[in-house]
Amino acid sequence: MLVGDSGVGKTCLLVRFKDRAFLAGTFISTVGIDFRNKVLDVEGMKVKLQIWDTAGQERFRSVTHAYYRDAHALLLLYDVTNKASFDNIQAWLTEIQEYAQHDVVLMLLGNKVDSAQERVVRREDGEKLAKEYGLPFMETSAKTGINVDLAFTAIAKELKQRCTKCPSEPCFRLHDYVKREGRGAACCHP
Ligand SMILES: Nc1nc2c(ncn2[C@@H]2O[C@H](COP(=O)(O)OP(=O)(O)OP(=O)(O)O)[C@@H](O)[C@H]2O)c(=O)[nH]1
Repeated sequence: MLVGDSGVGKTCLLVRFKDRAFLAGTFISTVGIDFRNKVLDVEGMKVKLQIWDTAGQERFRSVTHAYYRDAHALLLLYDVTNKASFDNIQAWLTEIQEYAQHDVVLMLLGNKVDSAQERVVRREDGEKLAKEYGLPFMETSAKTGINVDLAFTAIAKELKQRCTKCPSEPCFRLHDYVKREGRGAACCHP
């Protein structure tokens, strides 16, 4: 699940990863929540990521809260050209602590590094914050694609690793889901 302030580039990051394209120009804010699937080959295993793109706007917060609980991983974004989006990371972490699973895979991303002239958040500041909270950290650009595949692949690898330790989380949660929903979802462990 992609979270962070409105305008940090969550949708663009997902579009870059999924379609290798960049949505330049007009900014169309996400309404509520949306998702896209992408299958990755991780160390010989196919990992299907269902990636949820959330609206950063405050008025949709109650909608997105409902989705945290079932998220296996969260990519928390700020915009390196927007100091407020960086300052709000702490508030996002509080929200994550309140609504997400305690062991959710979490990564901090500073997006829009292509905009060097407009940068107001230094790389070191991002690194320091990530270190403070024990989070992996990367700087990305949905515009150029830098580190985008790397970030999603790192998440997929971590999820795969957890999964192969079945019946630990998140497979365990998947079993719960199958039980609850009665659908044809299967544990990824053979
Ligand atoms: N230069 C630059 N612009 C970007 C980048 N990523 C996104 N943008 C621009 O930032 C604006 C917002 O991008 P979105 O992806 O729609 O932002 P969002 O976080 O999904 O916003 P909400 O849906 O409101 O939560 C758009 O005008 C994008 O073109 C990037 O890596 N570099």
